[in-house]
Amino acid sequence: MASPVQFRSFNEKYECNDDGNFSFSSTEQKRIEAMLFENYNSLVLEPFESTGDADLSELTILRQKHTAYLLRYLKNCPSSYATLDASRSWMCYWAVNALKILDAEIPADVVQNIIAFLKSCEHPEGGYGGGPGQLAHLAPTYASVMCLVSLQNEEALKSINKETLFKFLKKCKHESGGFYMHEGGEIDMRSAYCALATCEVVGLPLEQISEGVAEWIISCQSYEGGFGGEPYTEAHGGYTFCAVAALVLLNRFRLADMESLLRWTTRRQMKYEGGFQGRTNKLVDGCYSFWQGAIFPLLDGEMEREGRSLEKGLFEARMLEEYILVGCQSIHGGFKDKPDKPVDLYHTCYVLSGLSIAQKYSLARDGKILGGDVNILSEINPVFNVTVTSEQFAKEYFTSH
Ligand SMILES: CC(C)=CCC/C(C)=C/CC/C(C)=C/COP(=O)(O)OP(=O)(O)O
Ligand SMILES: [Zn+2]
Repeated sequence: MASPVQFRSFNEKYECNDDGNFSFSSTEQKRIEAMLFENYNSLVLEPFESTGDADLSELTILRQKHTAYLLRYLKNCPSSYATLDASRSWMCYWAVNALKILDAEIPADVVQNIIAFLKSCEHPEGGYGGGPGQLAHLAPTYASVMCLVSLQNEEALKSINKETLFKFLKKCKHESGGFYMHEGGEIDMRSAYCALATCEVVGLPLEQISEGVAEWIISCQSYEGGFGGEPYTEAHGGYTFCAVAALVLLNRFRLADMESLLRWTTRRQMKYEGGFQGRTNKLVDGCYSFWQGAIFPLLDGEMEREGRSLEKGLFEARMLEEYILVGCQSIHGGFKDKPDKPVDLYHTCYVLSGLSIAQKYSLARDGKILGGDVNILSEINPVFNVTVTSEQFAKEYFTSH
């Protein structure tokens, strides 16, 4: 089992690992490994496992800082985010989901503002755009609906026009089995996942938009075992999450080549950093803590449902906790891709989502999580990436509305 102590001896490995290969990626890889090593050294840590209750105070999740950062951005986003004008509904989802995972209170006026803002993004003919008056598109539709679900608030759920939403989802269906991102737009794995997850979370009839989609998804499983965005493209964690979650929603997971999927996914966790890369020979990035990390509970859930035996959680959960708390947390609030990157809402959401998954597996394995019980995050449902309590609240609401 990995511990910070193992990392202390990393310098040796780092030194002897110099094979004279100076490609851009390998230089970057070494630079990041060195940064992480420095971060470890700057923490005065007692061995976590040998003492049981070592002083890991520096690995505490800085909840107040993160909450303040997220609420600040929800209220007043800096001008540097202007390029994300078509992703404003995403920004709401990232911030709200992160706050819910942190179990932070969202002030009533902020909740009201989000509901009103997302209503203004809802297209009169169904679905949501990234901002008011923008084209309806499956990505912001998924983000808006998941944000409203995350809020765990009846008014938020009531604001969703299910009738026009369903019309929009049906309009995006393509004869190949996949979905257009928007009318006449691109067809890729994100749209399949966004359409199915949105449909299911609000209790609309999934079977009416499901024809041929499982087969289309399977046609995107690459020779490596992960899934690409379209048939014959490179396996990538983001698309593989979308594919696996969509197959789970369709109850067609058994169509996938499980062995190569498992081999590909487990090998995306990097041994030095402990975090995941998105694809072969690329750098570790905190957001893949969710995109790759969520594949494990999805696989485990399917294996359990089918009564097939497979060791649960075939990844190093504690190593992932370490990468996140040592490498991705900013002391000023927010999480990042890797130590020398700035924080952003996207990474804050997906790093926390991945950490919540890692904690669940660590707790199951030895009853402990890094930083101690004060660090416990809300559990998420990996199919939708909203908290379990939010998803259950929505499920109950939509059975009668
Ligand atoms: C629900 C939804 C919309 C999901 C999106 C899933 C997702 C994150 C897809 C990733 C797409 C992709 C090829 C990124 C590569 O970026 P890069 O080349 O900058 O990163 P890399 O070097 O880590 O591969
Ligand atoms: Zn990232």
